[in-house]
Amino acid sequence: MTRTNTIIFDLDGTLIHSAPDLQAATNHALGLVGRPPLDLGTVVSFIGNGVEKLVARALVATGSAPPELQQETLVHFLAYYETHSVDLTRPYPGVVAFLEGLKQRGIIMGLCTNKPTAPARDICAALDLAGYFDVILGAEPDRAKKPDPAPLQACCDMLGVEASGAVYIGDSAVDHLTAARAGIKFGLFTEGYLNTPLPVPDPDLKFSDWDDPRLFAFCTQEPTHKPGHSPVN
Ligand SMILES: O=C(O)COP(=O)(O)O
Ligand SMILES: [Mg+2]
Repeated sequence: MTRTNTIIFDLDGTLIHSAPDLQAATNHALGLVGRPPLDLGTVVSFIGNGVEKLVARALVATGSAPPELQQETLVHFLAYYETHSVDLTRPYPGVVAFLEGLKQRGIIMGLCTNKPTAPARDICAALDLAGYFDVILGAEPDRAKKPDPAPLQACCDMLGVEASGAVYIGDSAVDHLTAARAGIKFGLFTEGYLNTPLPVPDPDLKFSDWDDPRLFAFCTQEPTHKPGHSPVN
């Protein structure tokens, strides 16, 4: 069996519940351009394709979204988010222990997110997650975003691994499609921000709990049963 030794993670809605701070930044920016605030569920439904799309969708939901207004609102959003990205944002329960378990097995880990690089790095540092990742790859103006496979491929290149030997863990149809296009196995965290139907075929694994032993087995290629015991089915 080929041993998988590289796991790449999505950030928003996968490792961290970041929507409340994204909502606050969105509503701050909307307020500055004379628009009403949006509730959390609506903002969650706009997450997944990067902050530009989040802002554009927020403007469409509250009126029109001409390009100059999108740019102005994005500037307001990013200025606020720069200093308010971890007011409410926290890792999901079990995430830190899970990352620690993989680290102790010497598994290489990377992060590939559509969030811009600067806040992605700031959040990982503030929440003590940065040390787990050899590469933190965020959105950059000159690089296509997920679901284009380019960022995930770039992450594999930076980690020095073949896509076929890696696993991507994410929360969205965008992530699933990205992994499929990059030829990377995919595990879906079902408690994040899954806003659109999943493409077929199904993810290699779906999980709702970071303590799920199937997830650890999926990432380590270790059996879920204890040595000396037969696995049930
Ligand atoms: O910025 C977004 O829209 C989503 O970010 P993610 O790729 O970490 O889920
Ligand atoms: Mg996500």
